[in-house]
Amino acid sequence: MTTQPPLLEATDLRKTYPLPGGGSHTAADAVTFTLTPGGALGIVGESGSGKTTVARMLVGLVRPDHGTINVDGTPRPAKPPRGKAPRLARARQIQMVFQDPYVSLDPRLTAEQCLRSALRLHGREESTAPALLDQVGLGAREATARPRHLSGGQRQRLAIARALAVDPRVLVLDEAVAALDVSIQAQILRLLDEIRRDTGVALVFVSHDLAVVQHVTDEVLVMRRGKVVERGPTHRVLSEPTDPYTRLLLASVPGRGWDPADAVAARAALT
Ligand SMILES: Nc1ncnc2c1ncn2[C@@H]1O[C@H](COP(=O)(O)OP(=O)(O)OP(=O)(O)O)[C@@H](O)[C@H]1O
Repeated sequence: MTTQPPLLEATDLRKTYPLPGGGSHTAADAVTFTLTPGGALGIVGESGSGKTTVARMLVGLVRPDHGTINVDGTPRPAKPPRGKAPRLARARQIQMVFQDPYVSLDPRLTAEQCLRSALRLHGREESTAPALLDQVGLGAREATARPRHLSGGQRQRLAIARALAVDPRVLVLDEAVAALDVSIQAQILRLLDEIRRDTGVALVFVSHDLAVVQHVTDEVLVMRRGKVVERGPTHRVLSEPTDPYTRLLLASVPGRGWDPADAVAARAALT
């Protein structure tokens, strides 16, 4: 059996932020993982566990204090390279979709103009914009709408289409469905699954929501206080967690027979 070489390899990532009153806070420490081409990795943990910091290090919005990120075996430079062509080439490796696409979409551009501009910037055929809109389930009406006239789910579809316009190897989604109604979440999760199947793009899916991660990822990392406390195939980690913190996260998911007191007790038992 041959194993696929990793597409993305993050090794020993660490990020420490200075605190306003002096001192520092280590948001991520010794974070290591790999992602195969077309794979889907979940990064889960509660608020403040360091997930966003890891996602931002991957795309280059935060510079790691330590560690390396390789794409296709080549180190990704910590600083954005000089010159337009290398910068665009770096952007094409990894694209990010944020929780609130409203802030990252240009309010002046219609959905189609937004995609055309991304395609043009990356030297791709602008006439593929309608096909991209179609791929994310946006039609002719949405094509001519500006972000403020789109629903939250439609905006998130547009943000995904804009990221795909670049033809990235990896799509990093940071709480990408957290702000959406549950039924819209399901639509976006299904869309991501289809896109992954159709384009072969690999996903890093950052979420506090285990139920969401369960639907879109093959592997999962559980983070607590900046460190990875458990990792493995998603179905295994969610059905047979070995770390007490993972058990706590699972006990905290409301569902049939859920008792908030159990979640509170599980937290109290955790040091
Ligand atoms: N720019 C920053 N300066 C100082 N501290 C920061 C900064 N960004 C994040 N932190 C701190 O680092 C820790 C991890 O934050 P991070 O946003 O990575 O966690 P998270 O798991 O993504 O949480 P959330 O889901 O709430 O976004 C938190 O304690 C946070 O307060």
